[in-house]
Amino acid sequence: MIQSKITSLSSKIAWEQIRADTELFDNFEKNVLPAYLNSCRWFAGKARIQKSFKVTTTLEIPMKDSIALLMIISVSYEDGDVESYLLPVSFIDAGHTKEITPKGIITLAYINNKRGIIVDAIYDERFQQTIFYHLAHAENIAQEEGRVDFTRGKGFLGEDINAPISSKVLPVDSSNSAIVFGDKYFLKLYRKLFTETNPEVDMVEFITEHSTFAFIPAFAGSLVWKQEQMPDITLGMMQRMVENQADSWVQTGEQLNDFVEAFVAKSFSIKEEVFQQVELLAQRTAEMHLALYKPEAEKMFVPVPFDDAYRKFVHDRLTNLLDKRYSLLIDNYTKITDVVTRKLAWDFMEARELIEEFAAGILEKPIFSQRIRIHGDYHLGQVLATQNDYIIIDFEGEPESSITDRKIKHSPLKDVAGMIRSYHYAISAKMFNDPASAKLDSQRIQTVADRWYRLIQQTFMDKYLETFGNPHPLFKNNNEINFLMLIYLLEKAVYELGYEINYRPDWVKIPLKGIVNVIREIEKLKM
Ligand SMILES: Nc1ncnc2c1ncn2[C@@H]1O[C@H](COP(=O)(O)OP(=O)(O)O)[C@@H](O)[C@H]1O
Ligand SMILES: O=P(O)(O)O[C@H]1O[C@H](CO)[C@@H](O[C@H]2O[C@H](CO)[C@@H](O)[C@H](O)[C@H]2O)[C@H](O)[C@H]1O
Repeated sequence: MIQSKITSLSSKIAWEQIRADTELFDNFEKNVLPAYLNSCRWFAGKARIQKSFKVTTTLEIPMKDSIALLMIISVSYEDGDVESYLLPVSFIDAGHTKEITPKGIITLAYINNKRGIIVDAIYDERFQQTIFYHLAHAENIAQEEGRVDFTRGKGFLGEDINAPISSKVLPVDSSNSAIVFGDKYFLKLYRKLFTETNPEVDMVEFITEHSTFAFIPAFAGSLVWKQEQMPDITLGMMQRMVENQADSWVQTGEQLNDFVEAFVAKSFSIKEEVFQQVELLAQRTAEMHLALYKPEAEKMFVPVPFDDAYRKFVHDRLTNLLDKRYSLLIDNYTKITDVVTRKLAWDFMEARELIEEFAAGILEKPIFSQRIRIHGDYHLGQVLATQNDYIIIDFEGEPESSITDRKIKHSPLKDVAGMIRSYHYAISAKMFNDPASAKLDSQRIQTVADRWYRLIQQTFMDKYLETFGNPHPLFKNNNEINFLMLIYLLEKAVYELGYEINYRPDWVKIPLKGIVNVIREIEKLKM
């Protein structure tokens, strides 16, 4: 890993003209950026061999008495891959550095005889206010190349255009950064950038502007770097801020505490309220898909058939994923000490031929259901639980997929499978990791966990399909529904197996059990 050698920069040039100081930039790239980026939660390249960090673009954002620079940093890796990250920076002179959180400090600096710090500008209140002002006024800022375009969406209230508003960085560490304005607006600044419109903006804008579905935070604006003859680069998106208790993963976990307690006392009890909440989430999920199903929409959103290109895409993805996961599992097999997990791993390995034969079905089976744009990374953690309802967030798509792949249309059953897998995770994590159930017989725990999961799965599926009414062009018949659910459940669980081996080895059993559940279903189909 590249290490920082200095933590201070100096320049004889004023901050407003700092772009002219090539020596300072050189120093910044070599000696400051590597250490700083590696300290950031949102930088995804920490585990890779990094070759170089280059500031490829600096967009100027004038602020009160100063400027901020939106830097686009290109990170090159040993394997030849290159990624781009957004780092907004500003200079704060020594007298005003108190409010900046230590993790926002990039380096000390001595600029044009002024001592101070260069910071991640999201922590600089002047920057926060400037960005809000431009979003509120839907203004553009001309750049040497192109312009930064600020747009305002339906979710922006007219009364806020000139009103003063407080601003702060939301203290959640995730893949992007968020600034909240007056508890009314949530601005996500994307860190990893793509030379294409971020799918989240397409999705949130489409749902807000073309439907009455109210269970996503309404689109309130975006900031985009636009250049002639070049694809747009989305830098950020603003939505309405949602008051919420927790996400649904936390909510489900809390409900499961009661379930585990009852189980320990030798009773099987799921409260009626839990079924009602699962039904409500299923209904909101179906309504989200109905909002995305618009036969009259333009190309980006119009429903399309299961054509050969898509069938091949699904098949290639699944078989590539299987190849990678089988090798990963073999490499890590000896690290699995739990007997039950080992047995599940064996069941998966022995079923390779059966799985591949089943996966090939996607290439030739008659499928008349249609495909649409979907959420793409749907799980309990992507749903905020409000007082009595649910709000769906984070439409960026699956982090492992390319931006082009994230815009591919799928059967909405792929989202349904994501949520069903998530319920399986919730019960498994609770039953197998909870100290209360740890003392009990593991076979019994498995049986009870399976029963909970089947009941919840059935409740979700019934309510989801009922909301569409039968038949619907997205779901032609039960055969197609059952087949596609198995394909998507398999794909998701195989994907998760890699995620858990890499990040949470103690949880490997959960996706393995998910895979084996699908294998058992495939076996039944063959009987
Ligand atoms: N509109 C919103 N209102 C309130 N909180 C939100 C909103 N959108 C996201 N959040 C909070 O921010 C967290 C991160 O949001 P998410 O969209 O998942 O970002 P990331 O792309 O960084 O993963 C969520 O888990 C949630 O707690
Ligand atoms: O960070 P993301 O939300 O984009 O998704 C990644 O991390 C998730 C874990 O936080 C992981 O989700 C898996 O674990 C969840 C419980 O922690 C569970 O609800 C999901 O169903 C399960 O897939 C996700 O796979 C990964 O891409």
